[in-house]
Amino acid sequence: MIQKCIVCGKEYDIDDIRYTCECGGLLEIKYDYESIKEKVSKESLRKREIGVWRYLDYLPVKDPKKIVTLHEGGTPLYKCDNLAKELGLKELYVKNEGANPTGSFKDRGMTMGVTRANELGVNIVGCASTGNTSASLAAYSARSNKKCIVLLPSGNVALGKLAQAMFYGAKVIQINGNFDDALLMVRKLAEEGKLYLLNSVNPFRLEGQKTIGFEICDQLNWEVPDRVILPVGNAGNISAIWKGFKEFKETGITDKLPKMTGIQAEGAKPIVEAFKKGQKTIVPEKHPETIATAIRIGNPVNYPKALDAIYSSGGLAESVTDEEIVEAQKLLARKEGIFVEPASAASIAGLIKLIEMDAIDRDEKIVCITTGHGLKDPDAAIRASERPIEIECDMDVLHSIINEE
Ligand SMILES: Cc1ncc(COP(=O)(O)O)c(C=O)c1O
Ligand SMILES: N[C@@H](CCOP(=O)(O)O)C(=O)O
Repeated sequence: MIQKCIVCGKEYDIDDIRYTCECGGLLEIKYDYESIKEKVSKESLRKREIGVWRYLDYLPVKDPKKIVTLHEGGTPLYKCDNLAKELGLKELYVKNEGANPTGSFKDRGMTMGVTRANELGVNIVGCASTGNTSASLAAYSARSNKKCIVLLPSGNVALGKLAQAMFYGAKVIQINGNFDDALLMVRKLAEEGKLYLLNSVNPFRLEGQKTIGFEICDQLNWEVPDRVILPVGNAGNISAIWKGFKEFKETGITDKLPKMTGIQAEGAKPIVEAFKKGQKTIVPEKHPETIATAIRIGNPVNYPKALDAIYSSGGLAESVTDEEIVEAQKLLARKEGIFVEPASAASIAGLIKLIEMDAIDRDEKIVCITTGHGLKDPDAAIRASERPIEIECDMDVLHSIINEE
């Protein structure tokens, strides 16, 4: 196991605490895939309970006794026939990451990242966050007796997420700036050695998130979908999941790769713009804006990995408006009983837009990833709903109302 720069290839020991290479490139964790291949089979994987730690052989853990877990992963992969029919699709699934312990996919990253912090003997961890990262890190810090510092963009964090970070006991600092500003500040604290950084620039955290790719194949009985669609913010998740699919193929568990399709909000879409111009670098959006606060990010740190995932898989990147996000959020709830936060609904909104554009084939086996639970952002859900009917305690009035169409 080593950390390797994706730009210049320089290698670092896994105990070397650093987040980027000397050249500035992002790091990723590399394994001896031949030895994993010898150790692992479909049958041996199934002997462990489903979830992140089923895939221990693919994770950078030296001492399994140091694992910090709340039983993350093992989230449902729903076959969505109602929605598929509505959209004229052959086979559609939703991988609902809102079913994780703190309600988002971040728990997969944090179980791994905080385990790494444990192995390193680190006692103070921190992050910048649009909400979910902080909620998750706060929970795993509490579970492992660590001090947790989170920087949030003031006024732009959904209520449920803010409540979680505060309640799990993190030191919550709101800054008068956006997520990108907060990330710059917390990265400086990490450089000064004040805390161990657990945003997605940390390659160990992303190793936990790659298990979404493993689990999708596992739940499809080792089949690989034709396409995976997911929302993109800081762009760690799409990069991690792509790495997971590649590693399963490399070690002989699967035999193909899906097309990775990233969806951003119209007001925060630097990766979509780069993709549409065929470029490998982005122009950061200085003033990102969207109702989907989780992906209100203008300068995604993982963009090189994300663009590589999209280009090398033959995937796509598309943007959706806030109206399209809210409509998709309602549609998913009403057709399938799955309540997700606005950012998560971007994957469904993106799917709808790509179908309308004839950019994807209706016969494809498609998995949309919904990344966070709907209760994270109750304000957004209430704003998008009709007001409840209010009446006096009068049976006649009640009868007249329930008889209305
Ligand atoms: C609910 C939700 N969906 C999507 C994203 C975007 O994920 P990523 O930053 O890994 O692209 C985030 C946070 O970043 C999130 O909290
Ligand atoms: N949506 C994220 C933004 C931070 O992304 P990260 O993956 O780098 O931690 C959040 O929930 O804070």
